[in-house]
Amino acid sequence: MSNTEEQNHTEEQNPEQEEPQELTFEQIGLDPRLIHALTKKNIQQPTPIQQTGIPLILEGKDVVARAKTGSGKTFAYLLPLLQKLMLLDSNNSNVSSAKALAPTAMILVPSRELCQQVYSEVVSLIELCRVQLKVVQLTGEPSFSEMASALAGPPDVFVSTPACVQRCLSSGVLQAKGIQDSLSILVLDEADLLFTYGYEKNLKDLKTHIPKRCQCLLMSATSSEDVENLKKLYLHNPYILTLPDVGDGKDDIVPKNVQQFYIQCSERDKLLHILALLKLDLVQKKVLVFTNTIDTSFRLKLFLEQFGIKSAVLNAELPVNSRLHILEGFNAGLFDYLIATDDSETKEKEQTDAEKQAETKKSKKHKKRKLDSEFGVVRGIDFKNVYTVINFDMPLSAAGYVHRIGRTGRAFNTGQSVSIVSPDEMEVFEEIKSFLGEDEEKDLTYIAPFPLLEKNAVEFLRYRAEVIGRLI
Ligand SMILES: Nc1ncnc2c1ncn2[C@@H]1O[C@H](COP(=O)(O)OP(=O)(O)OP(=O)(O)O)[C@@H](O)[C@H]1O
Repeated sequence: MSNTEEQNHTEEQNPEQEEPQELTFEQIGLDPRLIHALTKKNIQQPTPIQQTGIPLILEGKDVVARAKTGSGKTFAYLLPLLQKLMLLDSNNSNVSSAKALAPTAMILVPSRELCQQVYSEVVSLIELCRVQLKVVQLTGEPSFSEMASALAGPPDVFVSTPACVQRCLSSGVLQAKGIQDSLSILVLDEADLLFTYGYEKNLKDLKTHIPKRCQCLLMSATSSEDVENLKKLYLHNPYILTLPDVGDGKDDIVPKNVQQFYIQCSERDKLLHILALLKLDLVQKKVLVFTNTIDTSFRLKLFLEQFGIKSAVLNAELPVNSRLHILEGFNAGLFDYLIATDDSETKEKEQTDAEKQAETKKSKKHKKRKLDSEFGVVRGIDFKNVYTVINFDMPLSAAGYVHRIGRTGRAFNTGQSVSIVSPDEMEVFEEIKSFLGEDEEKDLTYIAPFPLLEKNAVEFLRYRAEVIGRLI
C-alpha cells in the first residue's frame, strides 16, 4: 500500500445518486452462517453502508467508509472480515503447522470502550456462526506476559489501540516479520479520532511494517484532515463510500429518525428543567445525559438522587473495569439514566500556551486527577436502546452535537434529543443551528417543559431544586 502512489483510480460512490437499492444479505454475498448469526440477533436487512461496503470488502478492495453515526459501520467491516477469515481458515487448515507469527486481521480503535465493544461483537458473531476463530483484545499498558499470552497462537483477530500494538512491537512479542507474513486485513475504526487521541506517531511507525498486499479499511462518521492523512498513509486506490446526508462541506448530519428539542433557560434553572423532564416522565427511557465536566456529572447525580432518580456516571476518572461494568449494566437495561462526561472536544481542542500554563498552575494547586487517555464515550460507543439524549451542558461544537445525539436513533431505530441551553451557550447553539442548515433547523423544536403545571408548582419545584442544588 504505497502512500506515494497517485490515487488516480480512486472511486467515489454516492448511493444517493444511484437508484435506491433494497438488497438482502444473501444478495450481497454474505455467508449463510453469518446470515444465520444476524438473524439470531434480529438483524434482517443490511443498512445502506453495509449494502455497498460488504461486496467491495469481500472483493478485497481498500475502502474508506464515511457514513453518519449509527449507520452500522461496524458490521459493514466485521461481516466481510469474518467471512474472509472463515474462508482462509478452511483453506489453510492443513498448513497450520507453518503457523503465522502475527494476527491475520487487526482492528485498531481509539479507546478501550470501543475495543471492548468491537471485541464483544466479534466474539458473539463467531459463537453464533460456530466457527473456530480466535479473537483477542488488548489495550492500556499490558505487561510482557499479558502481551505474550494475548498474542500466543496467534489470534485470527486482534482488537487493540495503535499505542498498544506499538508496545507489543517494541517489546518483541509481536514481530515486524510476523506482521509482514501474516497480516491480511487492517481496519482503522473511528479513523477521525485516531490522531486526536495521540496515535499519530504510532500509526506512522506501524505503517512501515504493513505488507503491501494487506487490505486496509478506514471507517469514520466524519471527514477531516486526519482522515485524509490516514487514507494517504495506509490505503491504496481506495473506494470511497460516502453515504447520503454526509455532505461535502458538512461532516455529519443528524439521522433523520432523531427528533430534536431544546429548552432555553438560565444556568440556575437547568437542574429544575432536567428534574421536570425525568421526574414527570416527559422523556422516554433509556436516557443518556451529557455533561462537560466530571464535577457537574457527580453534582447532577447527587441532585437527582434527592428526588428518587437513580443514575450512574461514566467518565475518564473511573477505573477501566468500572467503566466497562457501567456500560454493560446500562446496555443490559439494569438502570435507565446514565450521566456521561464528554471530554472528547476538550481533547480535540488545541491548548494555547496560556491555557497549558493555567492548567499546570491549577494542577499544582489541586490534587491532580488521573484521567484515562484511552477513554471515550461519545464517538462510536453503541449505547443500546437509548431513546433520549439530553445535553445538560451544550457541546463545544456542532460536530460534537451531532456525535452526541447520534447515540440515539441508531440503525433503523428512532429517538429524541433535548438540549438545555443557557444564555452563555447561545453562541454555540446558534453555530449548531447554522451547521444543521435550514432544513434540519426546522426540525429543532422549542419546548416549554411545564405547560401543564401550575405556576405555583413550578415555583415550588424551582425553590426545592435551588436549595438542593446549593447543598450538593
Ligand atoms: N443491518 C442492521 N439492522 C439493524 N440493526 C443494525 C444493523 N447493522 C447494525 N445494527 C445495529 O445498529 C447499531 C449501530 O451500529 P454501529 O455501532 O455499527 O454504528 P456506527 O455507524 O459505527 O455508528 P458510530 O459512527 O456512532 O460509531 C448497533 O447496535 C448495531 O447492532
